[in-house]
Amino acid sequence: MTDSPTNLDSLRERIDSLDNEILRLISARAECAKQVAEVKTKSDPGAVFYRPEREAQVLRRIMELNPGPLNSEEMARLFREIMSACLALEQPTKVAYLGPEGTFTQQAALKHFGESAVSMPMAAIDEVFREVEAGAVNYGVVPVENSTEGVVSHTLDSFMDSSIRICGEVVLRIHHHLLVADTTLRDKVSRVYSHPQSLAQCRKWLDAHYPRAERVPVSSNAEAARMIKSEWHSAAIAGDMAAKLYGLEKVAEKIEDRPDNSTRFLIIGSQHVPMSGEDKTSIVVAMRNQPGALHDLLEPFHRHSIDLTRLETRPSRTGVWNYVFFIDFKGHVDEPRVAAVLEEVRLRASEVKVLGSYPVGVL
Ligand SMILES: C=C(O[C@@H]1C=C(C(=O)O)C=C[C@H]1O)C(=O)O
Repeated sequence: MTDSPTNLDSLRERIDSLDNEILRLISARAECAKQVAEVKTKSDPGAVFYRPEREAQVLRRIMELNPGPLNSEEMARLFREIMSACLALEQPTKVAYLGPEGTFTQQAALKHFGESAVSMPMAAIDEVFREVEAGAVNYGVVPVENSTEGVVSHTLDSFMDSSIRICGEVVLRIHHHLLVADTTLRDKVSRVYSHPQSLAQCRKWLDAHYPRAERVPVSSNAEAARMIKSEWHSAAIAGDMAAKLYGLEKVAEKIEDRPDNSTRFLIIGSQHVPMSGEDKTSIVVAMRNQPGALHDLLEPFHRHSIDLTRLETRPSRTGVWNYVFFIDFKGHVDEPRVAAVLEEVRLRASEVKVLGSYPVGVL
């Protein structure tokens, strides 16, 4: 094929007519979503419009059917935005996240709910929990574990005294950059600001490139990015969103010590999410302080061939709960084999709380 003007013209004509078709189809889809809203409201005036299990199924189906040349993740991202816009027609979704603006948690919220959701930054993890509990927002997004640094204990602790449920998860690849402002004297950097987890995730890189710079932990990467605007000798470690938000320049890109560095975030809300076909369940279990307690707890999972994906121990904050275990496993509470395991665990534990069953993160 040559790049002759006629050829280009006819290709553009074809693109125009395909766009007409896409436009017609997206509009027809949006009409359907509006009708879904009517059906939902008719059968239940307090209906929940956002259906995580249905959205996961839509995305998985698109990825499976995708013929290329776009890769499946790219295609799913496009459909993510179409669904987000359709859902906003039914009801705008309000989402609180651990702020400030420009954090990875905001990026995770957008990745999960799409750009049509209304996202609101909160100053602390427990504030996100409180907003959801009070019904001021529909959902919350909080970080829960990082592949390099481990668990975000504050999030786990917040579940202990809350009735909030987990409605979903989203995993984000975390890329850190060393950022400076246009006023920064780059060869005089004596201080590097970032969130403690980010400083830890870039420890080796900092040792090699800025061994003498003081590492200053602050409340978030976005806060670090904001602070260096007024300090000529300071740099920040943060991600793309913060760099863009504060107009900073990247001195070095992707400086995280591990290339597979990723963070898992939880979507919290108050609804029970039905099965999507590929689900996870999170529970918190209190055991009496006696020998073999952990073995007793895990044995039923092994016997029923249920895959544990995470096990976390937290010190109990009340005298009654000696050991508290956070357990994630594959499966949904509405599956009989999961119900059977939970029944057995209840007999062995002093307290069991199901935090929720939810679709395994798609994107
Ligand atoms: C249309 C629906 O409502 C919402 C929008 C969806 C969509 O656009 O595909 C999917 C699930 C819901 O979050 C539905 O429940 O089917």
